[in-house]
Amino acid sequence: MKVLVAGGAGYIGSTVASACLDEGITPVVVDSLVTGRREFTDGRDFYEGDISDGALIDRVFSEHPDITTVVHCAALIVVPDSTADPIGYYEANVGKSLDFLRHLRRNGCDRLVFSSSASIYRSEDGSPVDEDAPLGPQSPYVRTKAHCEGMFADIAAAGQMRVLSLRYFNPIGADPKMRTGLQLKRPSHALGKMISCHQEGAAFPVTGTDYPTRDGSGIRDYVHVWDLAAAHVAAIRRFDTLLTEDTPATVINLGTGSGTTVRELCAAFDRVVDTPLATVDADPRPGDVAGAYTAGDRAERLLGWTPRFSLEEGIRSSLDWIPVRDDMLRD
Ligand SMILES: O=c1ccn([C@@H]2O[C@H](COP(=O)(O)OP(=O)(O)O[C@H]3O[C@H](CO)[C@H](O)[C@H](O)[C@H]3O)[C@@H](O)[C@H]2O)c(=O)[nH]1
Repeated sequence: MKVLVAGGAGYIGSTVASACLDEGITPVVVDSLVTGRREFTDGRDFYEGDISDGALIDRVFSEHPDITTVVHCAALIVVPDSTADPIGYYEANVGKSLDFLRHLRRNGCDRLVFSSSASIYRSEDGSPVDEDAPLGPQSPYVRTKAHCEGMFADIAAAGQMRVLSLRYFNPIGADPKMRTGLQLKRPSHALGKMISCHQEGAAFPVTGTDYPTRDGSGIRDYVHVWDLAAAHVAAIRRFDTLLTEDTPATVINLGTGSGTTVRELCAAFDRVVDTPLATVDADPRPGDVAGAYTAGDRAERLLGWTPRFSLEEGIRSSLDWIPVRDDMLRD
């Protein structure tokens, strides 16, 4: 079986491609390399270019007519950048996704697995959320994900595509074989900041200490990226059972079901490293929310998927990835 992984040189897409390879599914990668890394495509079928480039997508399908399914992870994902450049974000994430769907349809492909984000939930009070929880995207970036989900559902309802949107909670860790991982050198997300603060001997700022959570810090659902990748493999394998004429579009949360506050994440980090991480209380980030974690059993029911890795294993994996990343990616 062959799948097209759009954005397959990025963090999630490259890990999904690795998991596919390990499961006997051949990934064909399309990536513009705007944020993705060529190194993550080594030894894989790779086409450099844009998902909106019709001639490129036509070429991919003519050279790989046996592609059955598309995993669409191609997107810009930086929240503050999306606030500074909403036009660029809507163009890249929504406009180009629409073009991409047109190209897929022209090439007879109607199976789409879409990378969505659990940050589209309202998540104001730190409660668990299932797939029916109210949405309330807080930034242009997250709104692009919500718009894509809506757009794809409309197209699916017209019988022109079948779409499974996977709403990721907060991915951590790397491919256990260390082929790929987070490409950013200075990530701004919580675990990334913890690792850089720990390396530099600086205090980690706990941004927001007055949220309605058990200890006042923000709550999230940290899920190992290798578990996420396994969920994609299950989605690819079960696609035709899940997405039918009667149910042409659906959404599934991908999280562990365990909420972890920032202070709990710090404590887990300390269990993994030798010297404890210093922390300092800080103001909340602009537009930040208390957060959420997944509820319900839809992923298990529909995909037969449950996450296997613990929080500590995810932290350990992220730490192990740093020297590999520095060696593999020189900038
Ligand atoms: O230096 C930091 C960084 C973060 N946090 C806190 O850690 C929690 C998690 O923050 P992250 O930035 O790691 O995660 P978010 O869920 O806020 O957002 C990230 O994960 C989302 C996935 O759901 C989207 O991908 C989004 O683009 C990305 O920024 C929040 O309470 C935040 O306030 C700190 O205390 N200190």
